Amino acid sequence: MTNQKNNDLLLEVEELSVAFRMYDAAFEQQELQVISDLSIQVRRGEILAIAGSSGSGKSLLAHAVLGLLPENAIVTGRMAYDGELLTLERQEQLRGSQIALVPQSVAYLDPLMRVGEQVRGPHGKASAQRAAFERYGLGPAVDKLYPFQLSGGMARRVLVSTAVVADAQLIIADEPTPGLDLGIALETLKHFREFADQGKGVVLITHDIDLAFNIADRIAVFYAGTTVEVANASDFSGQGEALRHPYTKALFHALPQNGFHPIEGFQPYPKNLPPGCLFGPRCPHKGLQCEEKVFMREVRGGSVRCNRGA
Ligand SMILES: Nc1ncnc2c1ncn2[C@@H]1O[C@H](COP(=O)(O)OP(=O)(O)OP(=O)(O)O)[C@@H](O)[C@H]1O
Ligand code: NI
Repeated sequence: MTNQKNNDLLLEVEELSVAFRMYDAAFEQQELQVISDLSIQVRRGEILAIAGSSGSGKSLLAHAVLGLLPENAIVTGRMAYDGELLTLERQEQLRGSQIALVPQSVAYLDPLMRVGEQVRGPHGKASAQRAAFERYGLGPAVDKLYPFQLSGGMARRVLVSTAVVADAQLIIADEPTPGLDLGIALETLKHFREFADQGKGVVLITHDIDLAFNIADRIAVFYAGTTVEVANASDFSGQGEALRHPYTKALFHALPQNGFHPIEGFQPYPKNLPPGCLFGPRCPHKGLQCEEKVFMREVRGGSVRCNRGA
């Protein structure tokens, strides 16, 4: 991270690690490493997708940026928003105004507040709220409902509206489309695209790599709590020859349109991380040097955490 303000960069996350302080059955304190040396950047005007399987740390990254991690989290590394260090105090100021979260779970809505009021926010943006609800097919009657009265798809549309109404510079959308019908899902993604085209930033978290490379500008691929590759969306084409990491290539080849070749093995659990390369145990190219820590490096306009020539 430089001291000079780079106006293009909206969000910088550098070498972020997160561990949870836990107690095991014998009341021994343990540290569970859930994010390791993770770095991403979000530029103005782009959608950065974060793709990775369940448990790869996608939601935790969102919560870390917003300062929403639980008390037992030990966080190291650096994060900056618009060139300024993200301290807890700064996160509190930015949350819901400059940075908006579309949470993965509806549990983030206040159960005791009518949804119209919640989406209007503390500054009572009534016309913006109505416009957003209309855009997402939520009639006027929805304003007066409580969260428990919403169906899954409606609740998700309410969550997306919250981020839109906040008029934030950065939207972090955590799996915003599951449960939406196709029309509304496409409308939501179109809205994110417009948002980015206005010079704002969007982080689109998804386990769906197909969705990621169809809508985003760049894709950060997460594995076991870290980035293994940051690629341009256009790298996901042909036989995947432009991709840099064996895991990203494997994800690409596992898509139905690319032959449905499955990946052998499992992502390691935070309790049982292998030394060195976290993908090592599943990697067909694993060598001795992969037992040591592997750093991200720049390769052909993207970056990769792999020792091979890539
Ligand atoms: N409060 C917590 N205490 C302990 N472990 C946690 C906690 N929250 C998350 N984890 C663990 O951290 C890892 C990453 O979780 P995270 O929710 O970020 O995954 P994700 O990539 O968002 O997955 P999904 O696609 O299922 O939403 C998982 O192994 C999860 O079990
Ligand atoms: Ni998640």
